[in-house]
Amino acid sequence: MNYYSLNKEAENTSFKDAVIKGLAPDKGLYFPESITPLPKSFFDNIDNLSHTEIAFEAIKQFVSPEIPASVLKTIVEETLSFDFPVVKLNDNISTLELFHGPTMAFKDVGARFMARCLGYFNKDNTNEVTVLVATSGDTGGAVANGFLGVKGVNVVILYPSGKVSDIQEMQLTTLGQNIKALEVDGTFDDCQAMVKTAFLDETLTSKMQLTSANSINVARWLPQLFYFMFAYKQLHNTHENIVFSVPSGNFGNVCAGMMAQQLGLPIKHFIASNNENNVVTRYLDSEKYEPKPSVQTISNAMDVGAPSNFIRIQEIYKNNFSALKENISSYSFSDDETCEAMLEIFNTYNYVADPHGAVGYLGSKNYLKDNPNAHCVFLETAHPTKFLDVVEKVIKEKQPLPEQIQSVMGREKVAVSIATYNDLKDFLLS
Ligand SMILES: Cc1ncc(COP(=O)(O)O)c(C=O)c1O
Ligand SMILES: N[C@@H](CCOP(=O)(O)O)C(=O)O
Repeated sequence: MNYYSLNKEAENTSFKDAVIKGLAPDKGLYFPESITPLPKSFFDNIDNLSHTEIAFEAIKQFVSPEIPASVLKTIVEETLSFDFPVVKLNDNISTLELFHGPTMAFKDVGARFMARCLGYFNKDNTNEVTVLVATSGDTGGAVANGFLGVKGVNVVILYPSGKVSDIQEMQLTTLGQNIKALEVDGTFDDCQAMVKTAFLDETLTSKMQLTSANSINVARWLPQLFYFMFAYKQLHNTHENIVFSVPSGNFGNVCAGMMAQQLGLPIKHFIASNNENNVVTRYLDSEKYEPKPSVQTISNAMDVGAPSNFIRIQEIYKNNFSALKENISSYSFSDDETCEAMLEIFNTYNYVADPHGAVGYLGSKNYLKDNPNAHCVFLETAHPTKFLDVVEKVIKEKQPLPEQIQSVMGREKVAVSIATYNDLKDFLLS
């Protein structure tokens, strides 16, 4: 598959090149040249397919011919070595748990898939790559874990100081080896802007091959479309009108869901559920796209003021506002509402949701008011214990720590503090 830049000022390029570059030379995000829907028989037969088989069929057109089928099979098998259960809360609401991977965040799938693709492209160990990542909490840990020890790959993670949870910080600052953490005096948007600037800085790019492991990178972004298929497989025999409520920040996940829909997955509607960082909610209300500096919330991984992937969503809908509005609704919720939702989910369903999932639950409830025949699936994008302080304070109950979380507790944090783009540059050149 070839990819084009959404800024339309760079040459089209192969999957391999798009993965190695991350961002196109004109600073645009890459997008596949074509999307061929899967045959109806694929969806009719989905009950008989394993996760690996579903993922292989769904992703193969986007990565071939650079990744041969036999290699792709191994990559998806290794990537998806954990479960993706749907838990039903009531007749109209279920949750899709995306936190059973090594860092207990949905980012594990994309990070592991991309690490393996880069590992394959660098199998002869000829081209050292530096992976730059901006994180508002979860991407950093997932990338650190997914890329740990991958030969020829150095990872540099930028995170906003004081704006990620303690466990998230441990996950991204304690692994050592080829993983380095930079603690930025600023917001996630500052981190993301620094990373994008670095890609265009010839004084850096002439000396090192830089790429991104944010959802900017097609190998990080596209595998997220698997989740929607896994949920469909678990629900389609018992529920019609499946609607996904996606807690959204950088909008990679909901956009990946739209790619699954483009492949033919029968999804009725999407809900982009936001915290108070609500540029898309405001856009859908007003048709004016006005990014604002991000504000800090308890669903910190969604504290994004200028979502990278919104431009991909616009591309899917060919910039047609009415078509977009037909297919997606968006609502925004305060921290108080999020805490009330966490408590309601706990008291009513005896289920512990994390703050991001709780925002997704609220989105589902809002949508159901006008669409009582829908079945809403909100994505539980991270395990509640990653936000231990908030969760235990709200539900007033101690939570057992899963093994994945225990394994990083008490490790020594190693991070370099930076404040400006020049600090990042000096670090990369040192
Ligand atoms: C726990 C959690 N929920 C939701 C999101 C938002 O996802 P996206 O950036 O793909 O919109 C993120 C970060 O991306 C996250 O880490
Ligand atoms: N919420 C993310 C922000 C970056 O999103 P990405 O999907 O573009 O990597 C995080 O947790 O870091």
